[in-house]
Amino acid sequence: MEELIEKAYILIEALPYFKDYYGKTFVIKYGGSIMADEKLKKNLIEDITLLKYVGINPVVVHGGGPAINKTLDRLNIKANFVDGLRVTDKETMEIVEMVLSAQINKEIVSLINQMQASAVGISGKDGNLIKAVKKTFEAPEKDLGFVGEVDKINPKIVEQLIEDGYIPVIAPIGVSEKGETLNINADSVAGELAVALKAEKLIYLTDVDGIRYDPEDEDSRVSKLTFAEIDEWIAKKKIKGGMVPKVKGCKHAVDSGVLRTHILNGLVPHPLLLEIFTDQGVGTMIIKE
Ligand SMILES: Nc1ncnc2c1ncn2[C@@H]1O[C@H](COP(=O)(O)OP(=O)(O)O)[C@@H](O)[C@H]1O
Ligand SMILES: CC(=O)N[C@@H](CCC(=O)OP(=O)(O)O)C(=O)O
Repeated sequence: MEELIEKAYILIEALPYFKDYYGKTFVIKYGGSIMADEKLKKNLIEDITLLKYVGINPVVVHGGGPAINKTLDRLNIKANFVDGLRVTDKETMEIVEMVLSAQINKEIVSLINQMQASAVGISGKDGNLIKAVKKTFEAPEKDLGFVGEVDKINPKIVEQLIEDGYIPVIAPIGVSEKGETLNINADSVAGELAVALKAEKLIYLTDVDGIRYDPEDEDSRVSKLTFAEIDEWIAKKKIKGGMVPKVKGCKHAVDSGVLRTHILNGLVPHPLLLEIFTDQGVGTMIIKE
């Protein structure tokens, strides 16, 4: 009996959060680095479905860098990166789009649908969701090809899906003015989308427990980080690689009215529930000051 009552207390602890977040939009970036483990994937899909059933509107933006690398490798095409962004020639772009839009996106959609929620998978091409511009570089050797950055988000399609009760699942692909398909870093898309949707929260799920003072030291996670600290840590290379677009996405979102932004470990079970519905919170929260 005691154990049962304990369960009731756990639910009651979550009550203020259920109330505060009812009807609010949360943008969740699902990183490619945490997609390998099937059990964790299932846990995460359960979390997202639970959010929907308690009245929150989750919007999923997914990555898939490792899966793209795997397919390129199978085709004997070398993956190249400059400053963490994939050099994307025409052939690579076709593979990126295939893996992100056809493979990963639809897998997430079908897992959510198996949980008796309804997900719809789209890319930035659908409903003109992501207008992008080709990234330009000062030096020709840094030309990344079909890599884009978000120029404008037209969130109508996503808002409509939310209104109709669906969980939107978004692949980070945009279209240029000229109609070119562009490969965009998924972290940047998540940040821009959170702003455009006026989301309550932006959450990055990745393969570390949050931001660390020393990326190699597991015990150096900080629970909060300010804008000034972010700038300093990037300059000193304490924040580097794939973490840079995440903290930049958080900064941009907070600056534009998103109330809370978090970086969480997607390699532990149920990180979303722990962060959203418990008093302790996990990971790192980005705050202005
Ligand atoms: N200060 C830092 N704290 C934690 N991780 C960091 C830091 N700086 C860089 N990183 C790196 O960022 C990685 C997460 O980014 P990334 O590999 O792009 O993952 P994802 O596929 O989830 O977007 C971590 O595995 C870690 O190696
Ligand atoms: C331009 C660029 O680098 N795009 C990324 C898009 C996928 C992504 O961002 O995936 P993760 O979140 O798993 O890293 C790529 O091609 O890998």
